[in-house]
Amino acid sequence: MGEILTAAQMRAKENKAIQGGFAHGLTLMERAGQGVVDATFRVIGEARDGFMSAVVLCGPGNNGGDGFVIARVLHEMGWQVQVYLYGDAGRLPPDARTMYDRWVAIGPVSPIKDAVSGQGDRPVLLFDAMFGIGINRPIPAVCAQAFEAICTRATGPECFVVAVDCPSGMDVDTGAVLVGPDGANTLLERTDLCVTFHAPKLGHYLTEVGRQRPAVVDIGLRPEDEVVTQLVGPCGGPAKEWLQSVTALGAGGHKYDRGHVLVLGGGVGKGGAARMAARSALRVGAGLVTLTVPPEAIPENAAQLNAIMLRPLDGADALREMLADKRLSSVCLGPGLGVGDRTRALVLAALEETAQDGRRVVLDADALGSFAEDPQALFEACHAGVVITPHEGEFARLFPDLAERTRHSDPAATGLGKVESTCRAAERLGATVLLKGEATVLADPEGRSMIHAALYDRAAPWLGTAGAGDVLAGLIAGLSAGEQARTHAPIDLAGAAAWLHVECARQFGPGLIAEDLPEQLPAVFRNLGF
Ligand SMILES: NC(=O)C1=CN([C@@H]2O[C@H](COP(=O)(O)OP(=O)(O)OC[C@H]3O[C@@H](n4cnc5c(N)ncnc54)[C@H](OP(=O)(O)O)[C@@H]3O)[C@@H](O)[C@H]2O)[C@@H](O)CC1
Ligand SMILES: Nc1ncnc2c1ncn2[C@@H]1O[C@H](COP(=O)(O)OP(=O)(O)O)[C@@H](O)[C@H]1O
Ligand SMILES: [K+]
Repeated sequence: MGEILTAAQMRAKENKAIQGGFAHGLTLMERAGQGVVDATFRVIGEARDGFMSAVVLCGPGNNGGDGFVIARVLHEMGWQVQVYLYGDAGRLPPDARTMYDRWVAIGPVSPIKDAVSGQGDRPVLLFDAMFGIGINRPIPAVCAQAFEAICTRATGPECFVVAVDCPSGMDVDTGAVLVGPDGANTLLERTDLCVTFHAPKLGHYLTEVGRQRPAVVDIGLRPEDEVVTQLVGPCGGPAKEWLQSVTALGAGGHKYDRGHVLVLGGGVGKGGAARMAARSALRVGAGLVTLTVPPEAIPENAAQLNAIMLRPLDGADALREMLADKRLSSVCLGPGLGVGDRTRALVLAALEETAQDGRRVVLDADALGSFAEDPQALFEACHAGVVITPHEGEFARLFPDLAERTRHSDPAATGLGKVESTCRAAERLGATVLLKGEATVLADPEGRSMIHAALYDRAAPWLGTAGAGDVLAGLIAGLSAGEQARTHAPIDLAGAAAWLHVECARQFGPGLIAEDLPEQLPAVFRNLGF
């Protein structure tokens, strides 16, 4: 997994490099500007014949400094470059000012308002170097207007838009775009390529910022082992090795080595969700799976199940007795279980019985919904082996204060993004939280956090289908059951499950329904080489 940074973490790295004396700010900026140009040509190929015109929009901070470097590099390559500046050159920070001076020795700089008229030909390349990680309020209307006017100039070829570090106006910690009251910000939608420095920032994987993954330029900062957010997926090696290191996938052994998952199911006519969770747990590698349901739901389930075992369950006391068998190594509660007192009692019993012995528990759907009135009871009962898998609505019912602060589109006013709110929730719960969505965010009480983004080349919008969440809960429970799971933090197993979940959806393709997900696992494993 690769690291992803907040703006503050990136600043700290830059400051450490500069103050530690192993990099000069100007050197970093030169590498940044050169890196943006290199990354751009890697994507668009060589210059389009006859049209070698670029516009660079520069802002009042160091992002603008990168813009002046870009202008100079392109000029040296023979491009015609127009540069517009928002703000006063006399007030640029020192490194950006130096880069400004180096550019004005070559070509002019116009005030940004001059670009608003829409006069002139559309350039082949447009660089947005107005605001980077230093944005702290919605961008000035004139900046958004100039950008839009250049993109929509009447004549010229299609323009390729490159965002330097991030589309201007994006809060890189939250992925939210800060839009002023007096204008729509179209920068995000129009951006073709985002080029960032050293490592992606959280927002790059919470929101799509371009038509492909952001390019990352190495500007020569040292990697450090401080705690940062990780991007779920293989890093630097094949997915097979990563999954083998995190899970028991591909390992042989006795079925009991691969663990026994207990899935609790709902009453008559409500059993589909738990059956899908159970099947997913079995397919992902659990040695055995037992589904336990109210006695009256036994006939319905018996008619549906073969490899999955079935047991009747009266209530919380019966569950305690069942869990006295320690071979039941992970438990999944929630899908189709029903919201109410019975489910609350079952959840509390499962948490109590597993609290001391490190067994893993996955709580989803109704297991969470049953605590909407009294989340504190759930927080007190949770332990370090628990993973909860809320969608945004379930998250909001358990953590209304955090959700309220995340919903605002202006994070400058509220300060909480999806990653930070998930981290706070995990801390409050003392357990791992997986907050579902197109960008799935995971956090654990040790302070670790991850993003799994079904974006860019991993987009799978057809995964948003009824029951997909039940499958994910089963996958986590299945991966958490084996002997090997005890040596892995729940967050690593949940992250691997989220990756497999999306991988199944992508390999199946559109038309997917939730039942297809576990059935796709054998092909996913085969393709991985297991
Ligand atoms: N440090 C390094 O060595 C390297 C840095 N690098 C580059 O630097 C970028 C970060 O630079 P940065 O910190 O100067 O922030 P940046 O995003 O340019 O904006 C800050 C300026 O904007 C202003 N401002 C903010 N919001 C505003 C608004 N809505 N409307 C109007 N003004 C607003 C704010 O002014 P103030 O808030 O003080 O009024 C300030 O003047 C980073 O993204 C990367 O591209 C790379 O070269 C690698 C090496
Ligand atoms: N646009 C999307 N792209 C990728 N995955 C998505 C998208 N929308 C939803 N998902 C995933 O689909 C699942 C939906 O789960 P959930 O909301 O619990 O639905 P259900 O209760 O129907 O199972 C989650 O794993 C979520 O991450
Ligand atoms: K920018």
